Amino acid sequence: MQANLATLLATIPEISLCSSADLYGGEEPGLPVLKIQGASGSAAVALQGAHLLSFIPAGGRELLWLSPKAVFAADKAIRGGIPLCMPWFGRHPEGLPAHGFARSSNWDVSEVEILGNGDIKVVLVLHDTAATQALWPHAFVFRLALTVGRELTLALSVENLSDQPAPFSQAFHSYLAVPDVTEIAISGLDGCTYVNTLLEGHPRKVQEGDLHVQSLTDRVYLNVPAKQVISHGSGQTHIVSDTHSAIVWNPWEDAAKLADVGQGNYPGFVCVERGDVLDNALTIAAGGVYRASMTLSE
Ligand SMILES: O=P(O)(O)OC[C@H]1O[C@H](O)[C@H](O)[C@@H](O)[C@@H]1O
Repeated sequence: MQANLATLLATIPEISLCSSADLYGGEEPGLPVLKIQGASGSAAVALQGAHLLSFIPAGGRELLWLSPKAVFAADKAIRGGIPLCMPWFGRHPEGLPAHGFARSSNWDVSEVEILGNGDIKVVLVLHDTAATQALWPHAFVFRLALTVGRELTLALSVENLSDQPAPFSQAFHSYLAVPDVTEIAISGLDGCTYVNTLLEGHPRKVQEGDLHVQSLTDRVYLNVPAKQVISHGSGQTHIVSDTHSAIVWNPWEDAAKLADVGQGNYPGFVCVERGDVLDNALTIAAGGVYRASMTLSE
C-alpha cells in the first residue's frame, strides 16, 4: 500500500481505512477499503480498482448492490458496486482480460478533502507500469475523483501521456440495488438504438418506451440522453452522465454460472452502466485527455 496514506487520512476523521474482511467478511486480510462517513452521505471504496462498494445518502437507502458472494482477492474484480471498466469495455479481440485492467489494479489515494458544503472528496490515481504497458502500450494517468454527499459523483480523467493515439472505451459499471428486477422500469432510453449482444450478429433495434427487464438482458444503448431513472418498489435511482452509451445487464438464471453472483441473487440488482463503448468508443490523441462523469442519487 502507498507509504503516505496514513498521513493523508489523519487529516480527515470522516475517512477511515478498513479491511474488506471487517466490513463484508471473507478471508483475512482482505482488501483495503476507505470508509467515508459524511454528514450528507456515506460510502465505501476499495483501493483495488478505485471500486465503489457502497453509497448511502444520509437518511436514505443503499443505492449499490454488492454481491453477498463477492470475493475480495488481489487482482480479481469485485462483484457489485461500481467497477471501472477501462481502457476497454467488454471482451478484448486478442483475448486480454475482459473490461480492461483498471478494476483489478491497485490505485493510490492522491487527495482527500472536506468541501465547503460538507461533502467529502477523495481522488484516486493509477499510473502505467510495465504490466499495464504490456496490455495497453501507453503511458497514462487515470484519475477518479469521488464526491460523497446527498449525491455520489464520479469524475474520471484519462490522460494519454504517450506519443501515440490510444484506442479507448470505458464504463462506470454500476450494480444498482433494486427490490425485484422484474418489477422495475428504466426510463431515459426511449427512441435510442440498442445492440443486443446476446443474439447472433448483435442485431440493432430501437427502444420503445421504458425498459422492463424480464429475462437475461445484455444490451448496449448508443447516444443516450444524459439521464436515466430506475423506478422500483423502494423509490427511484437517478443516473446522470455526460457519456454517450448505457449498458443494461442482468444475468438472470445464468447467475448460477457466476459463482460470485450466486444462484437466486439476480433479482436484487440491475446494471445500468454509463460509458463510451462500441460506436461511442474513441481514440485519445497523443497527449490528450478523456473526461467523463456520472452522478447517482435517489
Ligand atoms: O463478469 P464480468 O467480466 O464482470 O462482466 C459482467 C458483464 O458486464 C457487462 O454488463 C457486459 O455487458 C456483460 O456482457 C458482462 O457479462
